[in-house]
Amino acid sequence: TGLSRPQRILKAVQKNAKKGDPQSVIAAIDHYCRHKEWAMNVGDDKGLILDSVVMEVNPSSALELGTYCGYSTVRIARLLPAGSTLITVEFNPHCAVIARQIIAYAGLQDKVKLMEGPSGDLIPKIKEQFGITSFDFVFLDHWKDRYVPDTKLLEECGLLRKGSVLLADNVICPGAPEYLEYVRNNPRYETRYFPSNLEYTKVEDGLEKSVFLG
Ligand SMILES: O=C(NCCCCCn1ccc2cnccc21)c1cc(-c2ccc(F)cc2)cc(O)c1O
Ligand SMILES: [Mg+2]
Repeated sequence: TGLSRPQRILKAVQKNAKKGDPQSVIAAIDHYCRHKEWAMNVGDDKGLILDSVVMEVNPSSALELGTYCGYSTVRIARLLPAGSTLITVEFNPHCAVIARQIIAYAGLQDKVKLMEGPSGDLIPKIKEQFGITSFDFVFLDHWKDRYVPDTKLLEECGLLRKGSVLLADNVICPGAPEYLEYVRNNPRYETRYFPSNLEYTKVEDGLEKSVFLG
């Protein structure tokens, strides 16, 4: 029965953005999702906070849990220094198909590796598969009840080092209360909340930035 929402987002990118121009891809998605139909991209308001944290960390190795259509993948990858890698994990094969096309349209395919499957299964395979020792930066934007188990899994797999920065989307809406509890009451994390709003709305949301202390 017609195109899916991710397919409509891809069409908007192909129609309104310039190939190889990540900023125009971001703008095309934001315009479509603000004026035509809402979608669960991190969006332009929280996106500015994401950008500033990525620029501050300047990661050589980055992980994103929850690709969706690749909007935040493009936001992060466009800021990465040459030679660095962003691994992004997507559970839904249809979203992965769309995200690969949007990432390629932005010209960022050489910086991004998209893994399909559940984070709990894939995280333990990252070291051997990509030869990554640890992540400088992790963006959590997948199932909100997976933020805590996957953070623990990253610790257990030795994928976090002293100074690794975790940035979690949606800690207010839809909410990740167990995650806030975990990082705010854990001596191994230095954590701070960045207030903002739910993408393309006036509803309160925000990002929690947590530095792993080792
Ligand atoms: O649910 C959200 N995201 C997660 C989508 C599904 C992830 C599935 N998935 C991907 C990788 C992966 C790896 N392992 C396991 C599962 C995995 C989300 C929702 C809202 C939202 C929705 C309605 C509303 F009224 C208000 C807010 C806003 C956001 O910004 C969001 O991010
Ligand atoms: Mg989100």
